[in-house]
Amino acid sequence: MAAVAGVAVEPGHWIGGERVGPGSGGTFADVSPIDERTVAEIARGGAGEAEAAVAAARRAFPAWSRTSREERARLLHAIADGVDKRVEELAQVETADNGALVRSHRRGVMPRVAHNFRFFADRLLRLGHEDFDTRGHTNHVSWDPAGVCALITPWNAPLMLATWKIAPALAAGNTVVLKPAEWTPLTASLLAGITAEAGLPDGVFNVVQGYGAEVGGPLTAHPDVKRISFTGSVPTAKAIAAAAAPNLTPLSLELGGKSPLLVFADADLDLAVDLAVEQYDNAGQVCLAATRLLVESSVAGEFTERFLAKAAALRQGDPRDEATDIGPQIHRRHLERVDGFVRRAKDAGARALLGGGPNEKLGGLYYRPTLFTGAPEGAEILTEEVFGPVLTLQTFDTEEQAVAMANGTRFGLAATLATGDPERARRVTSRLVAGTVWVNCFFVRDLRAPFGGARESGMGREGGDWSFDFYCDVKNTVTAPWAR
Ligand SMILES: NC(=O)C1=CN([C@@H]2O[C@H](COP(=O)(O)OP(=O)(O)OC[C@H]3O[C@@H](n4cnc5c(N)ncnc54)[C@H](O)[C@@H]3O)[C@@H](O)[C@H]2O)C=CC1
Ligand SMILES: O=C(O)/C=C/C=C(\O)C(=O)O
Repeated sequence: MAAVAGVAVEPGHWIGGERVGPGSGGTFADVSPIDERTVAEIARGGAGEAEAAVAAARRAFPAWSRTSREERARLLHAIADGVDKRVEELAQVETADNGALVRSHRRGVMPRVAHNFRFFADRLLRLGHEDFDTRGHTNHVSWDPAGVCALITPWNAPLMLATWKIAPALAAGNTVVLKPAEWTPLTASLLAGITAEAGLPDGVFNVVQGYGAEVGGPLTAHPDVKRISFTGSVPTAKAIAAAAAPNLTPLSLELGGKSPLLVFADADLDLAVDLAVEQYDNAGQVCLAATRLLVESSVAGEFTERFLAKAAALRQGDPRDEATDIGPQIHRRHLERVDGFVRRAKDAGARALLGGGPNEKLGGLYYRPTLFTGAPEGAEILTEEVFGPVLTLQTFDTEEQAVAMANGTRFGLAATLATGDPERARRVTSRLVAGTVWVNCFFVRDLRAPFGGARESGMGREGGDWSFDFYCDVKNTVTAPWAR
């Protein structure tokens, strides 16, 4: 047992309703981004643990899949209640583990975790189409549980992104093996305890800890896994797709982005600047972040001036401090990756109007919010996901040019538009390649809506009934008239 931020956390796996300690793989150090100190030694799983977790989930599947919708929904509500009771503990532990702001965890992220469970519990009870008739034959559509689901999640919003998958998978009557990111293993372990207290039967929810290739590899290659849902990077998605291919395991992939924020001259510039500065949230470690600021030339000067003034006022520091706006990067390896992008951008001729390096005053893993201008067309900084607090500024003169620039990467996760003209909004949004488009707003999320990415930003959609479509074997039963 480890104590993190004053909270007791089990550092092992959770398999078949039991805590399972390290096996032959030993442990790995879980390091806090706040001070780079080890907060826990975590069980380092491998093929044996993946096998054991899938077997436990497979054993639990028949009973769970036959449990009534009402009972499944009741248990998911009980889990949500357990999350609500522990918001402060979860917030503190998540902040210690991934360095995101405790104020965001308290007020936004952990309530969203509970909402993930409640939303899919309630949605389950309303799931269903009207039967339809074909020459007197009834077509009845049902969503049958698929089996064991392997869920693989990243470190930037660990519990929120994990429960966004766990909740619909369980609601649908499946059993789950979760593999959280190795940089942020702790809240998955706390969630395991919450599910047990809520009364979820043993083996319905399992957690295996460890490195991606070591435990995630065998998990995603396992023939008894019937669905894989993954959020993370494009290279890992390709490895998972290759592992899943021999079994033709259906995949849902939510991947990276290089999303644009288009600012037209007719926009409310204060709003546009607020939207732009918001892109530094979570120290830029947000897949949806609109990291490319595309601004109409006629307002670019004024926009830049106001942006720099507002961004300069952001307070960087300890994420446990309520006054902090920007915390650290997740890990030294990640900071070095971010810094590599920044150095290469400078070498390519881009000019940093803001930031441009680590925060030397704070040291550690703090990276200064950065804005580049003047990057040459096609430069890496304009096309590749940095996943840090690094934005670029480009200008355009026509709507046509703005759309071409917005769509000009291999990604298509999201796009944001600032304009005062509803007609322009309609024209432009219809041409943007993105899974989510926001007009004069950002990160407004409704769980009924589909979520995912176009191009290399993903495959498939989750959210609302799209989640049930993915996590279920959707079946149509056609019955001839009984009375002839
Ligand atoms: N579209 C979306 O909703 C989101 C996408 N992301 C993307 O995630 C990335 C950042 O997360 P990272 O943790 O660095 O991504 P990553 O791809 O390195 O790791 C994600 C997860 O995959 C696991 N993994 C690694 N190799 C594996 C393998 N061979 N088999 C099975 N599992 C394996 C890791 O252990 C981790 O749990 C960014 O590119 C970001 O854009 C992050 C959040 C949301
Ligand atoms: O709201 C969602 O379901 C997904 C959000 C993604 C992030 O929070 C992120 O990448 O940080």
